[in-house]
Amino acid sequence: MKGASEVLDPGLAPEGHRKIDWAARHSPVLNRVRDRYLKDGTFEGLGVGVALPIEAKTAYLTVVLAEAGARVAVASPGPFFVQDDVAAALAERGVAVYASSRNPPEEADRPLERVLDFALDGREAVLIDDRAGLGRLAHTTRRNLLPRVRGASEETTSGVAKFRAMEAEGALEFPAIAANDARCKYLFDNRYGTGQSTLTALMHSTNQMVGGKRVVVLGYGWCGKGIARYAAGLGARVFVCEVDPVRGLEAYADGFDVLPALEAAELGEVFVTATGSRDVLREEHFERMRDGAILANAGGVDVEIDVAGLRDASSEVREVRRNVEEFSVSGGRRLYLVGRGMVVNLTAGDGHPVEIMDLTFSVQALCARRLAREHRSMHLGVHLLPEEIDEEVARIKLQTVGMSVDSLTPEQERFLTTWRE
Ligand SMILES: NC(=O)c1ccc[n+]([C@@H]2O[C@H](COP(=O)([O-])OP(=O)(O)OC[C@H]3O[C@@H](n4cnc5c(N)ncnc54)[C@H](O)[C@@H]3O)[C@@H](O)[C@H]2O)c1
Ligand SMILES: N[C@@H](CCSC[C@H]1O[C@@H](n2cnc3c(=O)[nH]cnc32)[C@H](O)[C@@H]1O)C(=O)O
Repeated sequence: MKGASEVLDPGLAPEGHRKIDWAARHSPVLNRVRDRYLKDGTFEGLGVGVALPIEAKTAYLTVVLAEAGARVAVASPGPFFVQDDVAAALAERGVAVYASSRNPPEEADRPLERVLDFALDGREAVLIDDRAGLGRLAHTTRRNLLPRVRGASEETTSGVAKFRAMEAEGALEFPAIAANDARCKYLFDNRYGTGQSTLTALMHSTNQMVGGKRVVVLGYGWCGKGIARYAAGLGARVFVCEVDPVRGLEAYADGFDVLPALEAAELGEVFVTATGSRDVLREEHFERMRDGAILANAGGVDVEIDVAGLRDASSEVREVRRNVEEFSVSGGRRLYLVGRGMVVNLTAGDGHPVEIMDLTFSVQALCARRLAREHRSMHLGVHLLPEEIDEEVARIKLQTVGMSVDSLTPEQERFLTTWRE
């Protein structure tokens, strides 16, 4: 939607179109979901407000929703997650885009407010959210639009936690679906998507080898498991830091050494945080790190590594390669931060593989459809995607790769659900 959009340079559109076409070509699940479920008029004239990193797979999701009849507006949760060529192309494909990589980071709410203004302009809308950014603004600076929000579907682990916090306070005024908590999301996106794309971003940004390196993974949730697995697969010696003893035990059973972060700080050569928490790597860790240590964050918040503290502790900071900053710290040591301490696979990479986002965005499209159709019967809280919808996405994906699963026989069903036998 050219007139409504605000992008950096419309002239970049041709390259953006090529990227979106590639994503479309490799999104068989979303294409089947579109053909099977999205053409039933649910989205006709409905607003859809989207906050997601602006790259080709996101773009394709919004195009599919626009083609289903929705009035779609999209912005990025921040300027570091914007590919300007994709934003320019998207604006030519019937979507209102408020995204530029040059937008001031401290004004990140403004484009999100524009999304709400556009999507809810005289109509009802559903939201597809990232870290509850649109949800927060709909409850604060855009409260006037709140009654027209049918609900929000949340993409990230961190955002689901925020919607749950709103629910616990009794502050949530529309139903939310934890899209992140669908099995077809976190089992693949958080684990394999983050695993592959984090390692890709590190290798591409540093041009260094992974094999033989001592890689410390902080947080052994779904993302941490994926990162550890991909690093180990490339030959790294993997160490895990956790605060949950069960998750720590899982890492041990998976074959990794588990130890406190202060000890790991002394031996690691590469550190990757994936906790969703703050200050996981901070001054006391930086002080112990070896010269040349590489630091990156794959978690969904940008304070997992205390970058401000690292900056304060440094006599000099300079960019030594694209997306790699060198911090000169005490003892003549140099620490290297990849991707500014933000989600490294997006700030220093192309995000998750297209097949992964095909699954995630199929889940998102079906969450949005459910909110659009069922919002009146849903309580003002956080909901899970019904199991049968999750299973349908998996079934479609298996079909696209020529595979399938069995069904229980009636005897097996009975055996599993009765206790007298
Ligand atoms: N990079 C990506 O593309 C991507 C993809 C999905 C999710 N995420 C984000 O990554 C983060 C993690 O997501 P997840 O799904 O793995 O969550 P999760 O809840 O499954 O795992 C987080 C783990 O971190 C551990 N942890 C918390 N604080 C810690 C600390 N101080 N030290 C060590 N471990 C600690 C927790 O015990 C838990 O096991 C979230 O912020 C999420 O939004 C990023
Ligand atoms: N935008 C957040 C960080 C989001 S973290 C992670 C989320 O990004 C999503 N993600 C990862 N790769 C891609 C991609 O290529 N396109 C769109 N979303 C992605 C992924 O599903 C995950 O839940 C911030 O403000 O810091």
